[in-house]
Amino acid sequence: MTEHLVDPHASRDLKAFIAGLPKAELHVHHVGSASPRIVSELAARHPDSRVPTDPAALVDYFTFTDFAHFIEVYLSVVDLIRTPEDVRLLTYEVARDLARQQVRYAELTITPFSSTRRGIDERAFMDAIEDARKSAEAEFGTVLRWCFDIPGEAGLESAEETVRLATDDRLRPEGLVSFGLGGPEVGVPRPQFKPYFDRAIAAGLHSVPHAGETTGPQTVWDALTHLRAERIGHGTSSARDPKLLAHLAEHRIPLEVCPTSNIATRAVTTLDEHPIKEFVQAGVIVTINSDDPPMFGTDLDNEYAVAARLLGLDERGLADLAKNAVDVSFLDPAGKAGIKGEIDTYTAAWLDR
Ligand SMILES: Nc1ncnc2c1ncn2[C@@H]1O[C@H](CCC(=O)c2cccc(C(=O)O)c2)[C@@H](O)[C@H]1O
Ligand SMILES: [Zn+2]
Repeated sequence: MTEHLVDPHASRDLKAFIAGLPKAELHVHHVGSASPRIVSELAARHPDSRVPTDPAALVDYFTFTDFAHFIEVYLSVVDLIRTPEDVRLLTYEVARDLARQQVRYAELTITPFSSTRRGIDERAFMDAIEDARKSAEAEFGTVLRWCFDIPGEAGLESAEETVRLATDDRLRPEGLVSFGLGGPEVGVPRPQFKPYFDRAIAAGLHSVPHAGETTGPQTVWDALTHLRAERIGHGTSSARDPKLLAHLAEHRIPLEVCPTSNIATRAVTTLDEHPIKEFVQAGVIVTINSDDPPMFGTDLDNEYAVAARLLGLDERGLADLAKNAVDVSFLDPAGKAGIKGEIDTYTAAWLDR
């Protein structure tokens, strides 16, 4: 793993606290969460792939020069997912990794277009992710829900396919709760996707597009006004527009912050320059997420350690961050109350020890 994984500034105790803290993760990608072991196993199955089969060589392979390079590497991993069994295995193993970090609930972003266009049967794809979701809940106790996202650079054809898969009652998976928009933002204006988000929202899905990751505040405004975003993926450039920060705070629209991702994709230069502190000072709700953890040499626990350092948090502050994510998730109220109760019980016991 790379230098990102261990945050040298986090005290040993806080890291121990984080490791046991029940968490929810709202911004984490399906393929992007494939562990080095899974990726190398799949690469070995497909010798034609340029993805290294050696986990150690993957570390260099997962070092990106810019966002476009990240997308290029990301798609080479997408190419490894070729059968419904690959999909099931990947999903189940991602759930195992989440459970290891005490993640009780996760909204996993899946890009079905990228798999169906590569020949995976759509019905078999849905069955594979649902099978893994039910197994993970039964065996790990981790509740998974799905966000289907449009790979924006693939254009309106991918938007049409994604919203069809998300709203056709014969295909739509039981675990689907939200609808997103990912991929490069440069040259991919958000307003064109309004008709597709309107259809997804009309079908009862929540809107959670990426915006402001590699482009300016206007992309976040567009996601809010045209796509009716309930949460914003990253929203990093919002810090450049005080009116936008005030709007996000006033209307309680959370930012799904992924600190190390922003460094690894060069969206932000250094962690110390990350705008998360400005978000909190402006009263914006922030949640902490890992985005594509193995590709960014991190995991959710490390992202909480990074947040503790950047925001100067103690155990209670970290527990509040974890409860933020539960509060703004799309889990049912009883499920939310259960996880928040676990967080409070754990934190109280930790502080009384
Ligand atoms: N930090 C991130 N920021 C943004 N997105 C992120 C991030 N992490 C992961 N993703 C995922 O990357 C994919 C990108 C896929 C893509 O761009 C593309 C372009 C052209 C064709 C095709 C295809 O499949 O034919 C796909 C998205 O689906 C998204 O879910
Ligand atoms: Zn993302």
